[in-house]
Amino acid sequence: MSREYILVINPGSTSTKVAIFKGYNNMVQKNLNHLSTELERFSKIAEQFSYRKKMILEWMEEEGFSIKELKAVVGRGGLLKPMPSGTYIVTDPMIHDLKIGVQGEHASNLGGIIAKSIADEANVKSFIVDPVAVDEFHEVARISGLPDIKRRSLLHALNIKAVAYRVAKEKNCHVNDLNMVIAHLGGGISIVPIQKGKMIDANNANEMGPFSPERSGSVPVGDLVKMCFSGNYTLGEIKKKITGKGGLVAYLGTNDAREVEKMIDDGDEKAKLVYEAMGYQIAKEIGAMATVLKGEVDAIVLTGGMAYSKRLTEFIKNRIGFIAQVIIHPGEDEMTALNEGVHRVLSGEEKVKIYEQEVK
Ligand SMILES: Nc1ncnc2c1ncn2[C@@H]1O[C@H](COP(=O)(O)OP(=O)(O)OP(=O)(O)O)[C@@H](O)[C@H]1O
Ligand SMILES: CCCC(=O)O
Repeated sequence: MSREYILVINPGSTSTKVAIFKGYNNMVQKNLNHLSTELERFSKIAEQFSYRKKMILEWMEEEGFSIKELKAVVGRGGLLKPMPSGTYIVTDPMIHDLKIGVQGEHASNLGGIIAKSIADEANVKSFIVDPVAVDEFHEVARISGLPDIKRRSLLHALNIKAVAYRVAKEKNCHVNDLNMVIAHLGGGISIVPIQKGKMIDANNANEMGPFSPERSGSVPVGDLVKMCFSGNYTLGEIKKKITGKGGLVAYLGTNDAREVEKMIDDGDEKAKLVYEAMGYQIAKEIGAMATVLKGEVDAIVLTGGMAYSKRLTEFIKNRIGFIAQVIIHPGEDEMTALNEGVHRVLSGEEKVKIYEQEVK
């Protein structure tokens, strides 16, 4: 049996996306959905390992693929220690940090754990590519204003890096030859200045920057502190207000930008104001990140699900078009990005990284 397939595993909070690639061709892909009642049984993300792995193996069998045909397995990497961008081979120290959630709990922590387990059975290598913990910050970007609180690099690194590579290809140059601001406009929003291939700052989609479909972004800090000490909320409830139930959800009761646009079309003035406020905050953050690059910006790229919206992208373009060319790369294709990351190291285009050698 020849080994020609790459299994790609991308665990999210409510589903595990799986795909099998042959070369650059996506042969088959599926969202394995997890009912909240199923996931409630587990108190920690790492405990979902056997449950999700079993579903993946059953799916492979249904699709007629054997693990003996795998050439490699790649998973989305999680909240590891701050690390340089790249494709990493999954090692035991990495598995340890994914299991304990060294920077926190995130469904993507399971990506490397499941990838290694299946790869070990198949006797092949496993990888992760550009996890959310990729950290290429300039030192100056780490300073927050309070010595005991650091600005941290947590961002949609996988899609942003993949888009940066694609734009460079389209422009017929190397990613290291370009300065860009890339705005990932998804359920969360990451706005990132890229200087010669490095993501040197970011808003941290969970804590700062523009509000998004379901996250609050930066809010007036004094009022937030008062809310925390009001006695009306638990820590969990406050966290949920910031990520999950903030942004469009808090104002309009939906995290679906398409629904909001429908509300606007039906004449809802509040929906219009809130949606424009989101566009306004996105544009303002892009402007701020352009200053990080001292205005030397070759392109501004809008990506993620909301980049499909002509209304939103036009609104943003009107405010930032004076800075640089605006390119739209709607949606995200993390499965392709994971597969491409493996190909870059298998072909020798890029050197594979080893986690324990790269992190402090
Ligand atoms: N055609 C469209 N027009 C407007 N908004 C859209 C369109 N398609 C998707 N969206 C919006 O994009 C958002 C989701 O984006 P995306 O799928 O990139 O997010 P996600 O993968 O759930 O989260 P994240 O990007 O934070 O990982 C939703 O608000 C969705 O309504
Ligand atoms: C922390 C940003 C990445 C994500 O929301 O998945």
